[in-house]
Amino acid sequence: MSHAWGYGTQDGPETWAESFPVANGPRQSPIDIVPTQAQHDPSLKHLKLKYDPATAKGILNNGHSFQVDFTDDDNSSTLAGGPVTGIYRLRQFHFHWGSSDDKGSEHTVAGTKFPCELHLVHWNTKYPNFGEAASKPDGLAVVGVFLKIGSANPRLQKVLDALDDIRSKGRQTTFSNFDPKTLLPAALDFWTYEGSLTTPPLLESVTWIVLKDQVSVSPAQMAKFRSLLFTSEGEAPSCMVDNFRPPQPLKGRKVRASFK
Ligand SMILES: NS(=O)(=O)c1ccc2oc(=S)[nH]c2c1
Ligand SMILES: [Zn+2]
Repeated sequence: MSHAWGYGTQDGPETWAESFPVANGPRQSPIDIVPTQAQHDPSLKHLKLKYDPATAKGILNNGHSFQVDFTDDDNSSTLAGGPVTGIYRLRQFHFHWGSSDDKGSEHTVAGTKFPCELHLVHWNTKYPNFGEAASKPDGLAVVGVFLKIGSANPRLQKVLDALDDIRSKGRQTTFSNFDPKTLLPAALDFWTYEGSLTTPPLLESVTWIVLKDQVSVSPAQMAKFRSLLFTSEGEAPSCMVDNFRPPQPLKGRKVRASFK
């Protein structure tokens, strides 16, 4: 039976535990990151991100967000170093955003919400594929990047220009020759902790790597995100906004910092 979940009052984060009891588990995401509580870990390595633009495949409105998918049948686009052991392959990236600029991110920083958060999703190549990896405690590594309101970000534009073709749930189109590294800030300082998917099935398989530095997004660019629909063609249209889960209990977890 497909589990219909969403971000509304009837199907939103407060209801997810009914179908996905792990929602109340010990390592749920997102969390509020409190910098003064994070311990600098000098043993953390630099993040090693190697992305081949040729692996970009398509862009899809999945009814919860939109995602850019990558071919992941070899190690052309990978993450290594940082808090992880081994090589993780890039699978997709997607965003979470608000209906207004005062909310939208999933992680928060000392209670501060950002208007948008980018997630780059990678899976551990010690497992045969994404689906297998997603069920293992060390299966996934997601890089989170906060977007803050400022000048228009030219690096976002190719992604935002594609949204006109995927306005409704289920729409997809080709999306090629794109390097997601262009979406990242110059410095790759990060916080890291052990967590979960932030959407159902909420699997506790994610090593989170949340970058300290943000990238800009303009109000007009935010309006493009908000032009998407949660709904399929032919349904009463519902704007795709506020597709974020609020911070979850830390339950004793430690957040480490790669920087002083
Ligand atoms: N929002 S997120 O935690 O990065 C994330 C990443 C990958 C996912 O695959 C499914 S299914 N749900 C997911 C949520
Ligand atoms: Zn996400």
